Amino acid sequence: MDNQTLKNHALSAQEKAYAPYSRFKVGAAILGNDGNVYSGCNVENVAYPLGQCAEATAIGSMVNNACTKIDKIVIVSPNDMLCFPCGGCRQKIAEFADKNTEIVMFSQQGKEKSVLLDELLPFAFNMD
Ligand SMILES: O=c1ccn([C@H]2C[C@H](O)[C@@H](CO)O2)c(=O)[nH]1
Ligand SMILES: [Zn+2]
Repeated sequence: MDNQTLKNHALSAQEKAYAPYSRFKVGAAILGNDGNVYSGCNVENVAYPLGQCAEATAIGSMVNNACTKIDKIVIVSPNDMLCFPCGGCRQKIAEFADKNTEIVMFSQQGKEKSVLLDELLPFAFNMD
């Protein structure tokens, strides 16, 4: 599946973002290894640390549909900057991906950058 198609799924999710505190709406879309797309938005909370990133929402949707492998993940920012996954999300992505899994960021103005998980999270923690 091409990046543009995944971006469109991420944009649809972004519209649903619940971000009244930061006003920073993010959308994510995962291509699962079952061929399906799982999207998610950030979900904030008045108790700020309880907010959930868009990537985490998309991962939850994927796992809730019995898919546990990310083939690719796309993240759309709300502005002209690329939105790189936070540290916690890098570890959450690593749980369901491998070193060569592609992570693609888009800005609203169409800026695009693709990196590998190993570039975002080298020396990732794991127990094997
Ligand atoms: O990759 C990211 C970075 C930030 N956020 C959210 C968390 C918070 O709701 C808002 C501002 O940090 O953006 C995401 O969803 N994904
Ligand atoms: Zn995050």
